[in-house]
Amino acid sequence: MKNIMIIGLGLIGSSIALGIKRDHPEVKIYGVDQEKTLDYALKNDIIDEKSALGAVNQMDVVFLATPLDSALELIQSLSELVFDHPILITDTSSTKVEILAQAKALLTQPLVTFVGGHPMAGSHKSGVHAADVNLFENAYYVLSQENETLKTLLSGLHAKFIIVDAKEHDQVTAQVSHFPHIIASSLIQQSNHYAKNHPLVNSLAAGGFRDMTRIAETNSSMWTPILLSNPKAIIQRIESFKAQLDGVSKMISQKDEKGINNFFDSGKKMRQRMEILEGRGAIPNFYDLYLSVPDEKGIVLRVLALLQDISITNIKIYEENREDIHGQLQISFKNEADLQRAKALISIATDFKIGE
Ligand SMILES: NC(=O)C1=CN([C@@H]2O[C@H](COP(=O)(O)OP(=O)(O)OC[C@H]3O[C@@H](n4cnc5c(N)ncnc54)[C@H](O)[C@@H]3O)[C@@H](O)[C@H]2O)C=CC1
Ligand SMILES: O=C(O)C(=O)Cc1ccc(O)cc1
Repeated sequence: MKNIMIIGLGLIGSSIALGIKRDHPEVKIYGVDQEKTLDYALKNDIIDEKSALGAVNQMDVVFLATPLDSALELIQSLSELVFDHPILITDTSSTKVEILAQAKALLTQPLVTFVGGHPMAGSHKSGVHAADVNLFENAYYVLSQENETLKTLLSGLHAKFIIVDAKEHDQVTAQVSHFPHIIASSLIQQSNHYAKNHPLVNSLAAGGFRDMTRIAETNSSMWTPILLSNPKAIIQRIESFKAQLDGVSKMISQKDEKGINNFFDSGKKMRQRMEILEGRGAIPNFYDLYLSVPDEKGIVLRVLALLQDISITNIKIYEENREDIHGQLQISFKNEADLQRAKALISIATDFKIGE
């Protein structure tokens, strides 16, 4: 397992590269992407060498970390090469049925093993500049079959490997990943159209709106192939959601106060139950601390100094100071225990209001 090629050094490919290097500095990582991406990756020690598809026969493991449509084409190209030693090929695509079918149909040489992969963490950011060695920490990493070589190679990602059947994977991710991206983009577009006659929309949109629409900032080159690759399951989720919205609409028009109360109470209970689940899956930032801090110089550093012994996974600073936003600082932790320790430290040392 000496030579690893990563094709596609965007958010996922470059974060995987950093994760591999963390535990396996001995392996050599070759990158394939556009020249300027490779320059950046080389300069920032994300890869060890620039490479090209033609060098694939010298590799032990190859990652396809491009958008799904390119990954499908790459499998076609790889199938045309003749391999003279065992090679493991894996991908990171957000759907699994189509790519596994493509690999099964085309990667038929006995020396080639294909294992489907999908790290269930990411962000709306893209590209090599967003590389993050901690991106996959504690997240599930779906594999289509057991493969110790891959798990060992990826140990530095600190992810949790899970074997999932491709069809089941695509149905579940339609619900919790693909469909939410459609909702986020729809919500932004609906509001944008509305703002034409109601310009206040842009000023009054608050924290809830921001939370709901963060993932609308994502990339069409990534999401278009995902939706086209998983049509049945996604359309089913859309239809079921329409029925849910119709139900709410009906309760409102019938002034069904009890029904509306139940609707929100059940949603709240379900969300809270999800938060205490051990595995956090693709839902990031569950262990969040929301802090209202005064608008003073050095305030962020002061908070960070208080939390210096606790591992922080993400920090967001909101500049707006409105009552309906949780607070100006959002700090994310890896687990509930760290979050509670942080809350205790902050309340002892400051009078900053801790949000719910
Ligand atoms: N962004 C996310 O949160 C997650 C994405 N994924 C999946 O991982 C894959 C990669 O996603 P990201 O890293 O976010 O995308 P990205 O847009 O950040 O990076 C994709 C990279 O692939 C390169 N590329 C495209 N076609 C190529 C080709 N034929 N040869 C070489 N390089 C090529 C692009 O230049 C770009 O640098 C996608 O299939 C996506 O569905 C999986 C989990 C999370
Ligand atoms: O930004 C987010 O919260 C995500 O939902 C990240 C994500 C995007 C695509 C995937 O296939 C898996 C995870």
